[in-house]
Amino acid sequence: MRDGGRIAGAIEIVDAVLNRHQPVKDALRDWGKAHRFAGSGDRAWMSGLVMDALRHRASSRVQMGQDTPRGLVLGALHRGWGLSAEAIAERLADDPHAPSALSEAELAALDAPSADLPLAAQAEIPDWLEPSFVRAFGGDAAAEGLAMATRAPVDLRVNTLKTDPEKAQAAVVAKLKDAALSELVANAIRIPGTDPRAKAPPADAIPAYGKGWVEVQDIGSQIAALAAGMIEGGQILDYCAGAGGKTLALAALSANSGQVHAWDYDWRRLRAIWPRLQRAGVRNVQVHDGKEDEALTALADKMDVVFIDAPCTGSGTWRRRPDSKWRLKPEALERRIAEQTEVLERASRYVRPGGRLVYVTCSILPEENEDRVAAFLESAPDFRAEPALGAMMETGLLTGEGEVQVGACAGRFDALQLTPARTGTDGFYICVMRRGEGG
Ligand SMILES: C[S@@+](CC[C@H](N)C(=O)[O-])C[C@H]1O[C@@H](n2cnc3c(N)ncnc32)[C@H](O)[C@@H]1O
Repeated sequence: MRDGGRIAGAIEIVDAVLNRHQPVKDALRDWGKAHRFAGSGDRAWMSGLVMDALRHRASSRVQMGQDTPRGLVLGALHRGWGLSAEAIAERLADDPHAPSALSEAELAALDAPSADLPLAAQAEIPDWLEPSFVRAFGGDAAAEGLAMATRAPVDLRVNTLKTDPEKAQAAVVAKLKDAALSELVANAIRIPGTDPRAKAPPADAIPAYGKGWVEVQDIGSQIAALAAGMIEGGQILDYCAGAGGKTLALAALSANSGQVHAWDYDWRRLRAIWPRLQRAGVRNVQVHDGKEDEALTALADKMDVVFIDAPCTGSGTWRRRPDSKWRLKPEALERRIAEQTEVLERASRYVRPGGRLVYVTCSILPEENEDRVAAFLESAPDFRAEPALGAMMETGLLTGEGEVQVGACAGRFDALQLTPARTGTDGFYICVMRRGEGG
């Protein structure tokens, strides 16, 4: 395919996402099925363009003066991929499968000097979230939002139950040559974000993945798991275990000793956990897939650490799922807040006196983070916040640079707010609380 036809395809896919509310993955797959002549290189190119059109929607609609799939794709080619109006016009003229030629108005919009954008457009976020962003980041709101509109790298966690970082890195590099050990965490590997036009590195297809030496996990998520602290031999409850990403990291942290209890209120979400536990060689996880009262009663007041990977808006993962940025509505945020309030209250019952409660979201919105912690601490006077960085340092897995960068993310309650701009990771909020000995 030539670029004109690919641009036409990208416009159709953005239309399916925004106007027919299809998830990006499904829209890309359906388009591929209906256009079998498109090769994998074509599909990767279009996928990159679709994702960038969604990432840069807010600024493109100001620049292009339209919020149409066509306007967003043209905006992404210009603002994201650096093509001039002439270069875009050439690609459209060059291919009978291309969309119609640029209109006078589009040419003028593309040629206009970069508009003086309102803050929400500079930050590439929906208007209604601007106050939350300003609350979270003050004068850095635009830069933080913009960093969330970039392409994310692929990160791997070395599974120390099966191998060590050097051996794993050598095995990964043999297949993915750019892979390098993380500067922040001792057992993390990063495969840098590649050209948006290229295919994402197939990390889950390499032999090291098949052997359970590595897991695909954002480094922010890996850092969040470290907040459980030194847990070897301990009793841990992963209260929102879902597909088990954190469970696996906690099992590795505990070196297969003690016990990690994995539970999720929606047992269907635990489906993926079984093969993952097996592949990773985990032996100390007990999955509880019953109703809470039946499954967890015996654990009340007994856990050394209760880990809450709370249901949230996922605003910290917009680099990977830019469509969710536009699907998020105030009502959904309200629902997540209600769930978070409930989860904190319920999960805290399992912490033993003197034990730890770790509250994590993959969100950057203060409403889901420090506001929830503030409300919880007010309702539960036997808990107090303690520095999340301190708990992480117990594991010995943060590097010197990791300690500096992660430590710089500390805020109210000594909790940490990681972001793409600050730590080059997804956005994660991590708060550690301790239950009083007499509590
Ligand atoms: C962020 S996901 C967990 C991801 C998982 N820990 C991982 O690393 O793969 C949040 C989970 O919380 C669960 N959840 C939502 N509301 C809940 C509630 N009221 N009580 C317990 N779990 C809940 C959801 O089913 C979902 O699996």
